[in-house]
Amino acid sequence: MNATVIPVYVLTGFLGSGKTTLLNRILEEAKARGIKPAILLNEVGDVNVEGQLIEKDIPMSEVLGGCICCTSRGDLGLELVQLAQEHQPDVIWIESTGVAQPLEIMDGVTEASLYAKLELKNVVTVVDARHLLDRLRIGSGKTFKLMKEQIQAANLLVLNKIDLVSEEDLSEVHDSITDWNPYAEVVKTVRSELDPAILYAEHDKLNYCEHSDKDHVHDEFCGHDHTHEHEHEHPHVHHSLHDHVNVVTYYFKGNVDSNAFEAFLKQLPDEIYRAKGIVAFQDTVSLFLFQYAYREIDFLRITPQKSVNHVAVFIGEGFSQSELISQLEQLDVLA
Ligand SMILES: Nc1nc2c(ncn2[C@@H]2O[C@H](COP(=O)(O)OP(=O)(O)OP(=O)(O)O)[C@@H](O)[C@H]2O)c(=O)[nH]1
Repeated sequence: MNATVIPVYVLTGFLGSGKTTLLNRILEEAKARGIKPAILLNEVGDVNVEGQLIEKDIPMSEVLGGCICCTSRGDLGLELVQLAQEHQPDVIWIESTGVAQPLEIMDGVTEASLYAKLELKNVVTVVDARHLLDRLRIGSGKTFKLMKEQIQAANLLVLNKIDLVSEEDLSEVHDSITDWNPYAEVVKTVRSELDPAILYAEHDKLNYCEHSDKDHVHDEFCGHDHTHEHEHEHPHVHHSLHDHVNVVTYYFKGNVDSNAFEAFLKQLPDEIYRAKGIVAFQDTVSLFLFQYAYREIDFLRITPQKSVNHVAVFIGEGFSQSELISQLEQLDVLA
């Protein structure tokens, strides 16, 4: 049995804040240093869009179809123990869904450390500066509360997307996050670019309280409710509700027109704040990874090493799922 304790790092932050962008940098840097990482990815939808593009030689485990923090906490522990025992990595990174409550994930890690030699090191929360600024201006709501919780749970804060805010606004956001969490170090980034040493450095204590699933005592850092409902209605579309969040996963049957697809993304209602997927266009042979995060759209040409699903995931609150699906069906043309 491997006697070395495997350090575990948690990557959290609201939907679209830049976690995967950071994870890709972490993996590149680990490769350059000859370190063997393993990763555990969690998605609210029943498909892991970016997970399909991770290099084959990196041990990876997925917890899908829910948030590891509530539906599958047991799965998280099990997956962690398996990753540790089967691959004996030098380090494990967990990327949680953007709607995860990090304290529950931290619980899952500590639970797993009873069965494998694991140690939770840092909780890194990536913050979308512009999105948080907008939420600060509104000053309430469940998304705002969740963002605050994720910030409070971290001992390292990556204040990302600073290219999208003015200096004055950045300092407002910075003041708020340091006010909510005075213990965490803050790094300001564009596209999550930072010195990786900071990720592995020892930071201040984790704002962590041990609690049982149902009747834990809430304290300053632990003020979240656990009302989760789940729906399963449509045969090929998965809906789940994490607190206030709706997810629609749509599997394309054919190809779409690229211009029409871009126009479709541009007119998405404000209630949809995150979408991503892999799509085949009628007018090109390449596949594209598309990203829609807080009104910004990105397309990236991809050449996957293995066969991937052509799929789109939409995450938001209070939008019409049937309308969205019917728009997608109209775009989705059989070859
Ligand atoms: N302008 C700008 N865009 C960024 C920055 N960082 C990331 N992005 C873009 O934001 C989008 C979302 O980034 P991801 O890294 O996928 O975000 P995420 O937190 O993993 O998203 P979820 O997995 O849905 O929670 C992508 O299109 C990125 O290219 C940044 O600093 N500035």
